[in-house]
Amino acid sequence: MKRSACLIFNPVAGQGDSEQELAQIRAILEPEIDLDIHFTTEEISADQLAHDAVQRGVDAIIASGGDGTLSAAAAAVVGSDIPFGIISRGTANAFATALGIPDTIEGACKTILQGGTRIVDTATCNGYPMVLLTGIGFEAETVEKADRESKNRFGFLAYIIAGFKQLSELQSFDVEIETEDKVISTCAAAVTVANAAPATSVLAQGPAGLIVDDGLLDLTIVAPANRAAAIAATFHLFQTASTGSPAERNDIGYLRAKKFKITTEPPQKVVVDGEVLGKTPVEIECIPTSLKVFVPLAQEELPPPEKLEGLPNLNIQVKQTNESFDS
Ligand SMILES: Nc1ncnc2c1ncn2[C@@H]1O[C@H](COP(=O)(O)OP(=O)(O)OP(=O)(O)O)[C@@H](O)[C@H]1O
Repeated sequence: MKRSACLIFNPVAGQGDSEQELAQIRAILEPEIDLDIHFTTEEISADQLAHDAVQRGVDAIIASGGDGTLSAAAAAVVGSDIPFGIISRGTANAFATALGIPDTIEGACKTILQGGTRIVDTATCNGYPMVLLTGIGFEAETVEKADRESKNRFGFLAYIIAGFKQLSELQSFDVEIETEDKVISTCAAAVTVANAAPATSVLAQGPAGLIVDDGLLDLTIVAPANRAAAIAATFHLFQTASTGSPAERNDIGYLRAKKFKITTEPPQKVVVDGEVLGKTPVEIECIPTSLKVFVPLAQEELPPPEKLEGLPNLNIQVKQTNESFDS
């Protein structure tokens, strides 16, 4: 029997010809899958369409658009056991890259046709769904600076240009990070908590090679003393991300936990999966094995390491084993 799926399609995502892109998707998928196609509009979000599809109990949900569309649809599918397919047509395509899914239409459609799935972790940040990462400080400012006009003109480069603009206004802040077993205080220019992150999300790359189904979140602290150190640290993270080896600078630290409580002084902007979502404090919690995604068949991964030594004004208090998280 032919498979069926709900396809949620953002007709204005990316810089391509969306009619042609939809025709290509249909040409590849429809011989094997009956597609029930729903378009997002300014009023009807991917989140709402995905939520309705979950309610109808469809066999599979496929989302096609930029990271905004994919994250919103994924958030509605979390916890449902309905397999989720990703066809990226955006600027950065962080979502697909982070999950190891091809970011071409052809590659993404073939991944869905193959039918291989993986159940990955997701998370919540202050109760809001998070599939990829939460950025505090530097990243939040960068996302705000990479506006629509700049993305249309420069594509992914818009984020890099915004990053350099932001570097010139580098501001450090005091941060306290509480996990199940530690309270860490230091100062930082950026704190990033990632469930999954593409190599291009450099500020999440302290440990490099994040694992999306280990039940844990990876936090990276970047604490450069000045602008030159910020550039060197960013470059180092670019390199470590691309080689998959952990960062080795005193101004970069990283650790893993199921749950983080993060407070900053002064309060910092927070970006969850690319959307600016208020300010610190935040509580971020992993929801293990909560999203079933179509992926190419996975390779075995080793757990990423932890490192905090060398961070400025570092203080680590080890909690009693029976001390509760909230006490
Ligand atoms: N039919 C539509 N007309 C106008 N805007 C739409 C429509 N459908 C969705 N949107 C808007 O598109 C935005 C999401 O865009 P999305 O992230 O998918 O693409 P993008 O911005 O091109 O990608 P990227 O984030 O990679 O740059 C949402 O703000 C949503 O409101």
